[in-house]
Amino acid sequence: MKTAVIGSGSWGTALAQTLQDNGQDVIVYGVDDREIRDINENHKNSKYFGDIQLNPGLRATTDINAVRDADVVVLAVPSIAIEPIVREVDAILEKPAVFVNVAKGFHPVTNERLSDVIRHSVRPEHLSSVVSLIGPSHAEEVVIRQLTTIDAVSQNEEDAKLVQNLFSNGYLRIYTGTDEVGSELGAAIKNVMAIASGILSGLGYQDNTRAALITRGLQEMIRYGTHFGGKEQTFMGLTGVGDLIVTCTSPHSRNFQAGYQIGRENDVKNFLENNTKTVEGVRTAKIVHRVAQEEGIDMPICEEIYQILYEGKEPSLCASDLMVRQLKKEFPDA
Ligand SMILES: NC(=O)C1=CN([C@@H]2O[C@H](COP(=O)(O)OP(=O)(O)OC[C@H]3O[C@@H](n4cnc5c(N)ncnc54)[C@H](OP(=O)(O)O)[C@@H]3O)[C@@H](O)[C@H]2O)C=CC1
Ligand SMILES: O=C(CO)COP(=O)(O)O
Repeated sequence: MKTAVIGSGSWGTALAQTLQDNGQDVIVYGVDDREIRDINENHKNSKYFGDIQLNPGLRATTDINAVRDADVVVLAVPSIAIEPIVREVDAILEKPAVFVNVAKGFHPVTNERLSDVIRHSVRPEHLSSVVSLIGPSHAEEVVIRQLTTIDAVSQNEEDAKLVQNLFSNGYLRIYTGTDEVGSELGAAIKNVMAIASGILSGLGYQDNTRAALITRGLQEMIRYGTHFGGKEQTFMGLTGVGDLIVTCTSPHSRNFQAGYQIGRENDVKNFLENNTKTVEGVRTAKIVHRVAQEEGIDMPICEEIYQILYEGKEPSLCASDLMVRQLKKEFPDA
């Protein structure tokens, strides 16, 4: 069984190394020649992981034709690139493949969940099924083989198990699930909460505030996810509260880092003008804002993050406005 990992960034590299560790036939496809040579010649991906040595057997290429005969295609590119890369892969595939999505976000124009994007972009004769492999997992820790648990979620239970078997080992434990809606919505919206958590830290707020954010943020994720048919129980698992905790509390999280900078500077301008990293929560905040308004879903934290990112609202004002808002809601006469 051959697996092609599309994307030689941090998560693609860490997941491909896991497959290599497992003795699987795996190739990484990437667009950055320096990254590819670094993996093949130095057994490193210095841009993301500094001096960390990768499994020396891991191979990478800039030739998309390497994907032609893959049985499993892992999509490890930002959500904005999912549709174009899936169409490129579809054009050259020789047989049906299991598409594994690991990105956390939505289609930038249609707002679709990424499993739907894949289903709508691959011709039926090239698509066995779609599996989302998501959960609390910073690439920086998986690449050094820290103990990690994530979910393989699919409408096709058999292929979720196939992905579970491919990736599972002594440091990566994979659970399977079928609630695609709840899992993907949780994993996407937690990025907005991680930006919020970073902002609060940057503003100087500490543990009490972060606990409040995580708890109330989870409620928003549940409200949004169940509105679209996700199961409440899913949000108590790895793709919900698990992923929310890891990104809201970890300095590895680029969403948290983005928020931290915005909070420290009490302004968003500098971040928006200079950021070059993958910060999925920025676009997700805009999509959640629009959809929540259309559908009448109460998302106060997401709304304040939208106001900061897109309407120039001062971050410190958002934090205090949220507190007053909650008081008014709980005690209307106060
Ligand atoms: N990093 C992590 O710990 C985790 C990330 N994720 C999710 O995985 C997704 C990918 O993130 P991550 O790996 O961190 O991002 P990175 O920014 O680390 O890497 C993204 C990679 O995708 C490449 N890329 C972009 N567009 C294309 C394209 N059209 N074809 C091929 N390659 C492309 C980039 O190349 P270039 O730099 O040349 O543009 C880069 O190598 C995100 O949705 C993220 O939320 C999920 C769990 C953990
Ligand atoms: O999703 C992640 C960990 O589960 C990675 O988070 P960041 O994209 O914020 O780095």
